[in-house]
Amino acid sequence: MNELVAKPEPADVIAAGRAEIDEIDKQIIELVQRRVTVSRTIQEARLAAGGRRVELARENQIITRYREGLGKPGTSIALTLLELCRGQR
Ligand SMILES: O=C(O)C(=O)C[C@]1(C(=O)O)C=C[C@@H](O)C=C1
Repeated sequence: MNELVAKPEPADVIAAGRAEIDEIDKQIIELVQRRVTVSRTIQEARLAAGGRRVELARENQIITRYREGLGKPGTSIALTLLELCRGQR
């Protein structure tokens, strides 16, 4: 029975996978842009209230979340996201 089922061509598998990755990357970029906007709103509110732009305890929670979710490279992703959201320390 299985020999009656056509095996997809590798080129088709690659093209379909790449189309899906392109869509995923588009969504990730949109989510990162949304995160930057929300983060800056929080920072501006804190600055306006006399606080500081950076809150290290909160950043550590976020770094831990990414490391637990994605393993060691998650730390780099979290640091890159935080850099995008609040500029370099
Ligand atoms: O959660 C906050 O208080 C924020 O300001 C947001 C955010 C973030 O982008 O996650 C940005 C800067 C702070 O140092 C901590 C976290």
